[in-house]
Amino acid sequence: MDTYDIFKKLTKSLRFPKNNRVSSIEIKNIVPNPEDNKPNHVKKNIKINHEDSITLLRDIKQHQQGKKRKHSNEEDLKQKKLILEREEVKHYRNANNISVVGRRIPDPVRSFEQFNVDESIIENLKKCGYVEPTPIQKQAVPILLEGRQLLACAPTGSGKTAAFMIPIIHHLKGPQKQGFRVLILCPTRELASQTQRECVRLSEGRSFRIHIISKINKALNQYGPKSNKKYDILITTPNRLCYLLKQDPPAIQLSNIQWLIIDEADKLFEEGSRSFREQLQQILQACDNKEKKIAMFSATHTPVVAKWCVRNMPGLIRVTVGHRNAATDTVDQKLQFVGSEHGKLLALRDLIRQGVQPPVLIFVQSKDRAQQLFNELIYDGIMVDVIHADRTQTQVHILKLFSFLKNLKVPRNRSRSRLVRINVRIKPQNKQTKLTI
Ligand SMILES: Nc1ncnc2c1ncn2[C@@H]1O[C@H](COP(=O)(O)OP(=O)(O)OP(=O)(O)O)[C@@H](O)[C@H]1O
Repeated sequence: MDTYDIFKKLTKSLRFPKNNRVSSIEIKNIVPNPEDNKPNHVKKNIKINHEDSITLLRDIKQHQQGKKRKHSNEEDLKQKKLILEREEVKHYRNANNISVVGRRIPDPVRSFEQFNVDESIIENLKKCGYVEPTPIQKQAVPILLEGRQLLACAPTGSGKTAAFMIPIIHHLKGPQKQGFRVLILCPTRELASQTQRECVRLSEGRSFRIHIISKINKALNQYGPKSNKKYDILITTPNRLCYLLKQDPPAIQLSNIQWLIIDEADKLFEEGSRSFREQLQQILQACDNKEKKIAMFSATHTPVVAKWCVRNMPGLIRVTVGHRNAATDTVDQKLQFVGSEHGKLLALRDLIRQGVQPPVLIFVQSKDRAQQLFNELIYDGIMVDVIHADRTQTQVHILKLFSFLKNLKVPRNRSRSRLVRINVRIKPQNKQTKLTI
């Protein structure tokens, strides 16, 4: 059988159009193509370009596929890395009992160094004896450092003051002659003084002018229009500030406020006669800098505060540490049912008889109740003192002086135990407090 016969047999029943014959060269160059193994419905869409050699085409195709695969591998890797990082952050937040709500939330940090703030701030933190940030500081500080608005809820004693002080000190950098740039609102004078002390400690070496409105008459002249704006930070209660704002012309200028911090926000938003909501509105109007940022801190979560924040703070981030409205787990708690009103006093006497370790702090509902309990305990011969609004500031300052002397480790004498108790009343969060009732 010659070549012609073989060709004939192979092409039996096939027709070749006269003007479009496949050249022998093309047939020679055909190499097995993986596409040939595909089912017919896939093959249908494949167009062979007769002008190029098929071998060449496959080479090019393979090369392009390699490039694409390499690119998509890189993308995959990037994506996987991102997912892994997100998972790590989630895990870290869970481990620290931090929950967050909001968009593009900065990651929490692991150490003070990761705050990326000036070295002097870190040194001051270490001087205070702080070794690592508390959970609220880990999450709130990066948020405020990015200039985001924040509603933070963390248990009492969890370090909220430093959580807003660190970013503020970082943002302000140093003193300037612009008037107040930061306003910190606290519900009580005691809290304002406490915040001022923390602010002074953490900003050591920066010479900020940190003011607290103590005497209204002095304040009327001090911050008025004639003042030379040599102020940086104002820490106050809303009532005093509103009094100054109501003067004609206003006795204080707040138009340069860049940061408004509302500490113990839940207290300021309380319903009824103790509510500061109206004053807050007045203060907000006075802080008319469009660029100002607001940050709210509180120990309990209240819907009224959350609603206000959502309405008034664009781009808000919410951070909660621990379970909502739960106490810090660093405090042992015991709930005792005492039956009647009279049962409270009996239970307290019982507790004292069993032997309590001073200092002890007792909170009551009103100043009358405080005075009544004071009288009862004095009658029992217990060394006790009382602080309430009817006591003059002089009395309170004497108590503070005692507290200061005690911290100086004055020679021990008979009155020492009294000093210890006084100290506790002045600063409830003090670590020396052994029992709070
Ligand atoms: N990182 C830290 N490490 C150790 N102690 C800290 C740290 N940050 C703050 N503290 C200390 O913890 C105590 C409580 O802090 P702070 O008063 O700021 O708590 P708080 O959450 O504001 O409480 P409150 O809700 O009662 O105002 C203070 O004595 C403070 O000095």
